Amino acid sequence: MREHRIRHSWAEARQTAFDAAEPVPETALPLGPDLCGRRLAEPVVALQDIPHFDSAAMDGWAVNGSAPWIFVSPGERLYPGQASDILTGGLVPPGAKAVLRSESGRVSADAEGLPVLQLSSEAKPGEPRAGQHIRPSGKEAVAGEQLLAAGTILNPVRLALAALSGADSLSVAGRARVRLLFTGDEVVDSGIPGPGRVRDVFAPQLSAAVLALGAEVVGEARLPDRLPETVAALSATDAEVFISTGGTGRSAADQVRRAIDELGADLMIDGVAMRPGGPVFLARLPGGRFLVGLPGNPLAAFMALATVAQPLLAGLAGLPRPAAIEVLSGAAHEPDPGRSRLLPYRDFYGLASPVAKTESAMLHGLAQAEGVLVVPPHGVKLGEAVPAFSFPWN
Ligand SMILES: Nc1nc2c(c(=O)[nH]1)N[C@H]1C(S)=C(S)[C@@H](COP(=O)(O)OP(=O)(O)OC[C@H]3O[C@@H](n4cnc5c(N)ncnc54)[C@H](O)[C@@H]3O)O[C@H]1N2
Ligand code: MOO
Repeated sequence: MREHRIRHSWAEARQTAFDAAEPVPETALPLGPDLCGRRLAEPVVALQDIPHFDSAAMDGWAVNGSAPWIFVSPGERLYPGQASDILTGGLVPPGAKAVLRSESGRVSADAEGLPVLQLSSEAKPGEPRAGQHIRPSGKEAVAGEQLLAAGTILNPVRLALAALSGADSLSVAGRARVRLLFTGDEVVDSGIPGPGRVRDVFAPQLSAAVLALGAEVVGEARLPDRLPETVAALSATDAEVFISTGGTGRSAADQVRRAIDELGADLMIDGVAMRPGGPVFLARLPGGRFLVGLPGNPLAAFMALATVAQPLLAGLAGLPRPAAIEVLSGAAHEPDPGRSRLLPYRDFYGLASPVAKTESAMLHGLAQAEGVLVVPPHGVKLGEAVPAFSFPWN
């Protein structure tokens, strides 16, 4: 392993992680609910007129001319004085001038006992008007017309429209495939842990967080604190990114850094000058795959996720670099030379006020927060503008 040991600043780390990523190529996927949230790489156009045939908007009769009408078989050409049965959505036969809805007509028998259609007492004056209750073909779109532009984020309505277009698959922007690796022999995944054990806070949510950050999880595994298993897990080739939790330190139990050495990976970010989350790293593994090492402390892990994983995943998805916002500080913060402090805050009357319970191993504060202040090493005065970020779920 090359020993860079350059601790990036918070802003440099975000830029470095973003710049490291080449967008994953676009891909054509079958039309289905899995595409919800994906970004169109190519426009969706109508493959034929929508609707593609003249259809009835009401149950009743297709008619030509004015009452009374005699009946012909459904689908046959209609001449003046003729009608045929039709249902909502049904194909309007040639020669039909209007659809008379069932409430406006009444079928009786003529002198020879043959059925004849008359206007009922419910018919409005002038009914049926020419074209009434006929949905003409091409009314919504003509063949070749763009229905959804490239770049549109797919949602249930847009997926429905894509189906209406006649498409069976859609071309969507690529996104990173991610494997999650959870370390820590002390971690239990259910129930109330005993002393020395901790309840896992990552497996219940990290794949949802990754999805919200524009990537998809293709596998997750719990790793024992042992080198061979860690190296083997990092050898999978079906993901662009691994995200590990815990084991970023250099203790005897921490195997992730040793695995990076063993695999000959390039450590691109080896710690960030921030607290919490400082031990986060970004490595490039052989074959161009990435490993983001999140610290095991829960709040530290979320801060590391926002600082390194979010820009990396955005870059791989071809999205812009996640923007930092500016908020006005609701408190003064003393200098802390050499590192930024990431402080979860809530807005109180236009001022960003740090919340309580935001130590590295805590989560309560972050769960109440609207965003996170990035207090620079030289500190902040009350009311001063300060960079901040929020998560997509805030
Ligand atoms: N001698 C030093 N010790 C530590 C340093 C240091 O610089 N020198 N840095 C501290 C900082 S800062 C952080 S952050 C943590 C980073 O720890 P690791 O990434 O090595 O993670 P672990 O040691 O495995 O665990 C730390 C902590 O997190 C808990 N944890 C781990 N996984 C989970 C999980 N899935 N769910 C809930 N909690 C988890 C674990 O039990 C530990 O309590 O290191 C400091 N130490
Ligand atoms: O990054 Mo550590 O978060 O300070 O405990």
